[in-house]
Amino acid sequence: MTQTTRTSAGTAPGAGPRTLPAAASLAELERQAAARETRPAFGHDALIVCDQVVRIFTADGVEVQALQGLDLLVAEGELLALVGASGSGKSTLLNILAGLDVPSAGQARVAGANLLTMDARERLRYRRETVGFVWQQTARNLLPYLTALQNVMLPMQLSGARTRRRIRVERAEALLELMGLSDCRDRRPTALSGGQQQRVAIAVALANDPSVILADEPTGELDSATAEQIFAAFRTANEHLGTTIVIVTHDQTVASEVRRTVAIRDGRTATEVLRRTEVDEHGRESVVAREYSVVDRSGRLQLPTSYTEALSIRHRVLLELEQDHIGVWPDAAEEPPSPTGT
Ligand SMILES: Nc1ncnc2c1ncn2[C@@H]1O[C@H](COP(=O)(O)OP(=O)(O)OP(=O)(O)O)[C@@H](O)[C@H]1O
Repeated sequence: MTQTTRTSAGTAPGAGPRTLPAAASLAELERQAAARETRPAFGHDALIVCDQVVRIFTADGVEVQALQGLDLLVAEGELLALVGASGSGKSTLLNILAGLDVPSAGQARVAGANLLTMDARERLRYRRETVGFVWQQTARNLLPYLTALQNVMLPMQLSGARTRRRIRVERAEALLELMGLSDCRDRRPTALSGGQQQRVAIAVALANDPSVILADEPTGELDSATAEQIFAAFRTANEHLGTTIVIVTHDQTVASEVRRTVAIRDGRTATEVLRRTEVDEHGRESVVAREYSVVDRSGRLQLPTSYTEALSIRHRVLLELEQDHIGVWPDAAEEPPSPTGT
């Protein structure tokens, strides 16, 4: 028989003062404290860790909470898209991960670098060596008076690693070849199409072999066929070099281009779409996409607006714990709002 416990959201079933068994209490408390101390930190094995990140802006005396306790873990080698409506906080998060901005509270780490406590020198090094960028505006990615090859070599020259010129040329050529642009090596950006310019920009971002590439609307100025080529170029970089890639985009169709798409809503991660290859009983492979709601570390869950609207859920829901799932019901006792507001 199924064990069912009905409770309103936020209230533990049978909540009230709990007493510990007297004899075991001290030993049990010590055991729990020891277990907490040895428990690995949140996201200890992730490459990108955002732990309850808050970013508050103040403009004309008004506070805007652009990020409201955002949690995000990205494993090494992932290719991930961040989507969300305008104003949801995507660019704010990307600027923090890029080392261009600092959170107001929370924790943010990328490849071991603590983004809150880095000093100016560490920040410069982080931006030169740990992360690579691809921006929407091609003019921001490439210097117009340098050829494609020279653009890709520039970050290596600036890194201060004193690599020999021949090695730099070879690496830049290899990256242009990986992007399918060998025949463009001696052309300046004005002699390249928008899509070719963005692929050179990906090669530039890869020049110093960063741990992560951050891309902000990299297909925003391109038509959909060219945008597909750019996503394919990111996939190539991800698969051949193992570089972790985070792409911020408005484009909801990106979900069909990457394995994991994280949606941000009101400054928090809200849902994720995961694409997996599944094999049926006849051995046939198919790619299946499933949407999940994110549960944060405090157990908070954002219900999709379309669901809450469909069931007129406003303030409260009833939760029902079953053996393998939780049921969520609208509170039938909740009065609909009076049209006069009285
Ligand atoms: N420098 C700033 N000063 C004040 N408010 C800011 C600043 N930067 C962002 N905001 C506010 O923070 C919120 C999140 O902005 P953000 O640019 O991160 O959203 P976004 O999801 O990237 O939007 P878009 O897709 O339109 O670029 C918005 O309400 C925005 O107005």
